[in-house]
Amino acid sequence: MDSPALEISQLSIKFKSNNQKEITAVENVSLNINSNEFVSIIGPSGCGKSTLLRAAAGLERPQFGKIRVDGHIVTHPGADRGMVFQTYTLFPWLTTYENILFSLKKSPLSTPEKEALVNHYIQMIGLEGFENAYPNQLSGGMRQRVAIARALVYQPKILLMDEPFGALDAQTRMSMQELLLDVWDQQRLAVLFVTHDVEEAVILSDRIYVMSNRPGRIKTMIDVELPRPRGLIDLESSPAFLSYKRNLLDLIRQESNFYQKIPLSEKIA
Ligand SMILES: Nc1ncnc2c1ncn2[C@@H]1O[C@H](COP(=O)(O)OP(=O)(O)OP(=O)(O)O)[C@@H](O)[C@H]1O
Repeated sequence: MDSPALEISQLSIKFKSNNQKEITAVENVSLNINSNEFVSIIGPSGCGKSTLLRAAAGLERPQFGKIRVDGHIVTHPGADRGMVFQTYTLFPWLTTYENILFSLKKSPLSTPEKEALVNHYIQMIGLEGFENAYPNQLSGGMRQRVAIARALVYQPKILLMDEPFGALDAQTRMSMQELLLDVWDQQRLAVLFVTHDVEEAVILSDRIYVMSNRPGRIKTMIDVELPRPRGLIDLESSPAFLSYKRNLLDLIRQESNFYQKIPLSEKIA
């Protein structure tokens, strides 16, 4: 049988706080993502979502447990994983085209092959005409499109996304979700997506892992059995969508400090 694209087993990560107290950010987390799956992680603020994603990227070293990509143990960042963060991480002195091309710096491809790939991704993210624009000439949504193209251009096996649309307004966020669904439909690579936003998780995912309050453990896993392709406007008013949303909101509220005894779904009903 093929290995999962990403396999996280019994992962625990601890930090030392400023006053030298030990903080367990992630505790005994295990999850697998198959090569064409879209998986999200949600949970209360500070529960260790970003830490888990950074560990998958090879940016955090676990005290316990293993992370494997295609069966190989992760020890540092690598070209098999693309990363998109919430804050804009483009080089301000490079244009759209140059920012994307920069990702191929270490690639053995020829210059014409690299140029063809960059042009392909510029078209995929809908930024034709903005090839020569600098990041400060682009809107927030456009910058995140460039960040997505930059992560995809070296054709990673997994895309790791940490609240990539968290800083965008509602309208732009929705069009970015549609764009990401289109891109994912064309690429069908594994995606691990961290979000605070329950609706966003349901819209995008095949599966959602809900994390507990710190120390972050996997509280539960939910399969999202909504048909694809997903048209956002119809989807968001469908009874199945609303039922996933209520269930997830209840699960997260149980973990938050503001938990009240009456389940949220009863209040909405
Ligand atoms: N480098 C670090 N040093 C010390 N503590 C850290 C470090 N990185 C994260 N933490 C702590 O680990 C815990 C988990 O942080 P993390 O950023 O992973 O949570 P999160 O779920 O992504 O939060 P949010 O949803 O608010 O972004 C927090 O208590 C945080 O303060």
